[in-house]
Order: sequence, then structure tokens, then C-alpha cells
Amino acid sequence: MKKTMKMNLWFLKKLYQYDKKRFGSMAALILIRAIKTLLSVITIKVALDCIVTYHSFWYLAGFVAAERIVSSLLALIECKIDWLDKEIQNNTIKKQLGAEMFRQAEALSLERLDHTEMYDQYKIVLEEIGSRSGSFLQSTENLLTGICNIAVTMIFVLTIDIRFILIAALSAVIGAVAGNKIAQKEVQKREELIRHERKRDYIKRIFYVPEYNEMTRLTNANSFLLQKYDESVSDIKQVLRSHQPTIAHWNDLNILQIFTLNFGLSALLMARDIAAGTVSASAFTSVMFACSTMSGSVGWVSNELSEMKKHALYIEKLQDFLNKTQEAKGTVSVAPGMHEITLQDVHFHYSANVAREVTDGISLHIKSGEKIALVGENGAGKTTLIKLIEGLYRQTAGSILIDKMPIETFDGKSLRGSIATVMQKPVHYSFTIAENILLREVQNDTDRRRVQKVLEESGLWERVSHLPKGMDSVLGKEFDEEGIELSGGESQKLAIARALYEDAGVLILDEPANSLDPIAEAEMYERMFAAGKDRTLILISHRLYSTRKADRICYIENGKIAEEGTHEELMKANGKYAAMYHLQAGLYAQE
Ligand SMILES: Nc1ncnc2c1ncn2[C@@H]1O[C@H](COP(=O)(O)OP(=O)(O)OP(=O)(O)O)[C@@H](O)[C@H]1O
Repeated sequence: MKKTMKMNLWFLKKLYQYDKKRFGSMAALILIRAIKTLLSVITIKVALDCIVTYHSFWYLAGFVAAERIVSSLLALIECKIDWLDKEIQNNTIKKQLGAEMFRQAEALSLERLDHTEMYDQYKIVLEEIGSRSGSFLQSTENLLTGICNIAVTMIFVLTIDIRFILIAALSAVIGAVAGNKIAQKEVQKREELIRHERKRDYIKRIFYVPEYNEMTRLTNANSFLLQKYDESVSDIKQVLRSHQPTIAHWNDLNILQIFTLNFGLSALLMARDIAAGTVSASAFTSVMFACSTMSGSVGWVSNELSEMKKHALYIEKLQDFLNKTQEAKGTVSVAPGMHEITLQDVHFHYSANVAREVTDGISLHIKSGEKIALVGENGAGKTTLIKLIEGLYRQTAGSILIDKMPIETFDGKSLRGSIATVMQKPVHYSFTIAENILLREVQNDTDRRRVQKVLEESGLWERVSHLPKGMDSVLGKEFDEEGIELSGGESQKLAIARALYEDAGVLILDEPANSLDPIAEAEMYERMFAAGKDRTLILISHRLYSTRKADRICYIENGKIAEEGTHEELMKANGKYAAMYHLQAGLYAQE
């Protein structure tokens, strides 16, 4: 209970900082509803008193008219706050909370997000808490409204008979116990469901994401996927079956006790008093009405208490997520221009596989403006080395220096801004081509000229300039009927254009020719070496013919640099590089 309170108060404080006005609205709504409840109970009593004691018609009419005017005014204000202000304020809060969560997610290392448990937490936090801020505030509002209604009706009943207060209090305690049990079960259920739901949603996604869509048809994977979908749905049903009956039983018990205790017992006591002539008909009716209002409020409060407990468990996850220690952040900005990169005995293993050193003591000095190629077999650790240089992962031992300064001292944003990367599998957004390059909206003609320039350099301008909407064409058909689909090679060229636009001092190309035909590949390397003229260039490629031009080539094997030198030196050494080169040359010759 203490923990629930602590979590809920922590969240309330956080939301209060996001938008104080929402709390003003809440207070106004609670007050209006309490006044309305009090008015309705008093009106019944006054009306019945008038009938019984034969007060004048005008007295009653005046009272009812005044009550109706006040109630109508209150209802109008309530409506405006409830249906307009609240929605807007909830959205402000949601936006701010979402922004804080995204900032935190961004600040956490990729390494931490690589774990399934962390993914589950991340999903709960992003999906649930985002929408939960609204429902949490609603629960708080309902809870406080319920408590105020109970207080108001209690004060009214107290003026007539104290016994009903005791009955209501007993009912509230039982309601709180039931609510607590329901909340515990609900949260347990949710936690067990999350993994199965994630799997089900993943399979659903496979059915509609275009890249998968084509592959599943081609490989006839539909029945296999449907089987997996059925499995996850069965798992979900299994979890529901194991928790739902207990939840339903506690719920039934709660409803039953509210009606028998709070309403039934009070009615019995009142009936006895009427028979004994110790209570008036008007007191009976108004107390019964007050008790019924109180019953409703007790039910409401116990429901909301259980909701608050559920909220608290999610809030705990959010707090845990937001409190996760962020990577120690550097503050130094990387200077503009080309950079030298030094790796000193760099070791690294992914935490998912501690036993395997993916980078096993690599030392390498890349001079400012040098063009270097990393080659080697699949899984040798080339991409991982790049990720370390980009600061996406932290080396487990050794050091990485950029311009002689440890990588950790640099501000992450500035570091990534000075290294432009074309990834092995480029990812684009369903926005326009220009926006995909600028990563913001086009603002003026200078933007357009710069976009055109990098599209020309990457070799995609020819295609883009012939599109009806040119660089304003949207990628994909998800949001635009006329959206365009890029081929694999075109998609890679777009990624290259984006990297060139960044104008960073270091350009990293991780197999940029993956989807290009041989002619396009040769052209692309020409362009890249030209574009990289004023940049430090790191190139990963399996096609050794293309990387011959590099100033230096490192042959990586099992996380170590096995051979290093120019193409000519390595060929002369006649080692593994030379063997691989001859093998590829032979294959090309055969073709
Ligand atoms: N996020 C990750 N978590 C755990 N292991 C990983 C992760 N990413 C890569 N690995 C493993 O690290 C090893 C090196 O992968 P890396 O992608 O660096 O190789 P590579 O030399 O670039 O291979 P390729 O030429 O096939 O692209 C592989 O065995 C891979 O399975």
C-alpha cells in the first residue's frame, strides 16, 4: 500500500510538472461534482419536508428553481472542462512524457536494449505508460471525486444517523481488499501476457510489412507463420484462463458486499426505525438516496483503488526505466574537418555472448584523410569495429581515440554528427526523398540545391529528376497512393546521398555496393573515393576488386587484424588476402 502510494505520488508530481493546468481542471471537476451530489441529496430532503409539512408552493418552487439554475451552470462548466480542456491538457502531458522516454531510450546504450527483458520493459513503458498517463489522471480524478462524494453524503447522513457511516466504512474496507486482490492479479496477468502479445504482434507485422510480405509469399511461409500466430494466441488464452476466474470472483464479491451491506443493511435498519416511528418518511427517503449514492461511490473508490495499484506497478517500471543510469556522457564537441582515429588494443564482446571476443585486441591508426578498407570473412567482426568507432557500443577493454582524445570524452551527438555512415541494410522513412536526406522538412531553395547535389554525387538524381514529384516524392505507399518504391541499389544510393549530405569528417561505408550491379558498383566506388577526397574514409567490402584503391587494407580474421598493407603489399605477401583476391578474380574470370 505504501509502495503504491509512493509510486502514484511520484507520477502525480511528474505529471504536475508537465502541465499544472490539468490539475486545476481536476480540482474544479471534483469540486463541481461534490456540490452537485450535495445539492441532489438536499433537494430530495427539502422537497419531501415541504410535502410532509405543507410548506407554501412558492417556497418549494423557488428552491427547486435555484437548485436547477446552479446545477445547470455547474453542468455547463463541467462539460467544458471535461470534454475540451482535459483532452488538450492530457495530450500536452502525453507528449512531454513521451519525449522524456525517447530521450532516455536514446541515452541508453544499444547493448542494454539488446536484451529480451529490456525489450519487454521498453515496450511496456513506451506503449502502456504513454496512454496510461491519461487513464492514471482519470483514475486519480475518479478516486478523489468518489472520496469527496462519500464525504459529502456521509456528512449529510451523519446529521440523521451515525450507524450508516459505520456500515459504509466497513463496506469501503472490504471493497479496498477486493480491489487490491484484483489489481495484483491484473498486473500478474499483464506481465505474463506481454511476451506472448509481442510475439503475436510481430507475426501480424510480418503479414503487412512489404519487405516480409513478398518473402512470405515467395517462400510459402504463410502456413508456418499462421501456426506461430495460433500458438501465440493460444498462449494468450492460456494466461487469460489462468487469471480471469479469480479476477471475476473478487469482482462479484465486491459488488455483492456493496449491495448487501451498504444498501441492504441500511434499508433494513431504516425500515425498522420507520415502523417504530422514530424516523420521518423524508429522512428515510433522503438517507436511502444518500446511501445509494454512497454505495456507488464506495464501489467506484474500490475500483479506482485497484486501478491505482495497477498503475503503480507500471509506474514502477517507468521509474526504473527513467532511472537507468545513462552512459557517462562526454561534453567535448568534435572539431569540424577530417579526423584521425586510433584504436589501442581494443577488445569487445556482446553481452549476449560473453565467451566470444568479437574484437580481440585490435590496434589500428587511421590517419586524417586516409582511405582504409576493412575486409575479411563473414562474422569476422568488421561491422562491430565500426559500431565501436561510432560510439554505438563501448569497448570492453582498450581505448579508442578520435584526434588523440578518448572517444568517451566526446558528446554523443557531436561524435555521430562528425561520422556519416552508410549501413549494410539502409533504412528509409515513409517521408519524401528530400526529407530522408535532410532528416527535416525542406525549408528553402538552398535545401533543394544541396539535396540535388548529393543525389547527383550518389548517382540517384537521374531517377529522381524523372519522377513527377521529383525529390518531393514520398517513399512507400503506406501514406501516399503515389508513393514510390526504390530498388535495393537505389535504396543504397539514397543512403549514400544522406551520408554525403551530413558533410562529416569521417565517412564509413559498410558494404555500400551490396545491391549494386557491377557497373553501378564501379561507378559508386569512383564517386565515393572522389566524395571522400576531403574525408577520412573507412570502407567495408567483400569485393576486393573495389577496395584495391584504398590507401591501406586490413584483413580481419576472428576479431584480429591478420594482415595489413596496400593492395600491392598484401598481394606480394601472398597471404590470406591474396588468396581471397585470387579466388574472387578467378570467379570473375569464369563469369
Ligand atoms: N547485437 C549483437 N549481439 C550479439 N552478437 C552479435 C551482435 N551483432 C553481431 N554479433 C555477432 O558478432 C560477430 C561479428 O559480427 P559482425 O557483424 O561484426 O561481422 P562482420 O565481419 O561485419 O560480418 P559480415 O561480413 O557478415 O557483415 C558475429 O558472430 C555476429 O553474430
